[in-house]
Amino acid sequence: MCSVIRRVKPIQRVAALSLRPRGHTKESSYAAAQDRSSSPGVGSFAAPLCGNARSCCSMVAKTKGLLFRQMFEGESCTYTYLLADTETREAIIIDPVLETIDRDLRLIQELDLKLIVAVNTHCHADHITSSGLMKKRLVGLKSAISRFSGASADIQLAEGDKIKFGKHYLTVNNTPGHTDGCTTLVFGDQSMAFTGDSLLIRGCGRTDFQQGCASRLYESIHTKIFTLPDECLVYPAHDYLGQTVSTVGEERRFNPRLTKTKEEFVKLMNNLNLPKPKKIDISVPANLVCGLHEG
Ligand SMILES: N[C@@H](CCC(=O)N[C@@H](CSS)C(=O)NCC(=O)O)C(=O)O
Repeated sequence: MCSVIRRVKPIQRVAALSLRPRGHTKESSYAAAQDRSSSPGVGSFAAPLCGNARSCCSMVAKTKGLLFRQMFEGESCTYTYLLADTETREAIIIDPVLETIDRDLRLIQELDLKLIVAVNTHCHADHITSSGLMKKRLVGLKSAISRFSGASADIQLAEGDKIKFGKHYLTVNNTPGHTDGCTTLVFGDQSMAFTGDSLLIRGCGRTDFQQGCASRLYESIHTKIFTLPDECLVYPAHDYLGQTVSTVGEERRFNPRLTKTKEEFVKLMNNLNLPKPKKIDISVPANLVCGLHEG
């Protein structure tokens, strides 16, 4: 079992911050929400996100000694999460996006954090990760991804591994189905789960490319996520409707896809007929090398 051992005060310097955060654009979020609300099995009652995503957050983690931030990238509708120990200042980042690297590094610098791990929940198809570029800018930073993802990274994660930062940690749960290398990262006390694209709010990751398998995804969610406590907060990698957080109990009761039988779920997922993510042909090869594809 691998574990990310606490390192002694790594010296980090944020290099060349150009401070040009990309905003959440009305056009991109609306188009994405349109994609999503036209998907069978996904509730279409919620209004698409057209304003400030930060104003929508109604539930947040409140663990003592934990700094927690949910950040949004508007073009791919991706959530990036920053977690840190408020005493040691050790931090990890989950699913960082290339377009928002300057925003993220600026925050890390302003909050005086020592970023020790950049972890991707899987090899994303819709955007390029910033984990490789972050490693070039931050001394001591390590990248991490599931060993089943086929992607290169400093830390090849396996089931049960613990990613430690100060006195906190995330446990790696393999939740394949959207891709082979999908993981759900569960905070130590099971108060939060970062579900990547496995479980979305009232939805789930598609299963029509990158080793996708609907029956595997159904099993993963039911055995690895729906077995967590009802109150466990669910933080997904994407949302196309402005939703920011859910709970395991809520998803178990109200998720329109996962409340179906396995047979119904498989049929539904195999007939979604969604358009391919616009950036899939550049994102997948780039993310197999931590986002540093030169081609
Ligand atoms: N419009 C987006 C892609 C939207 C999409 O396919 N999202 C994925 C997760 S990113 S690979 C997904 O699994 N969606 C599930 C669903 O039911 O919509 C783009 O072009 O990038």
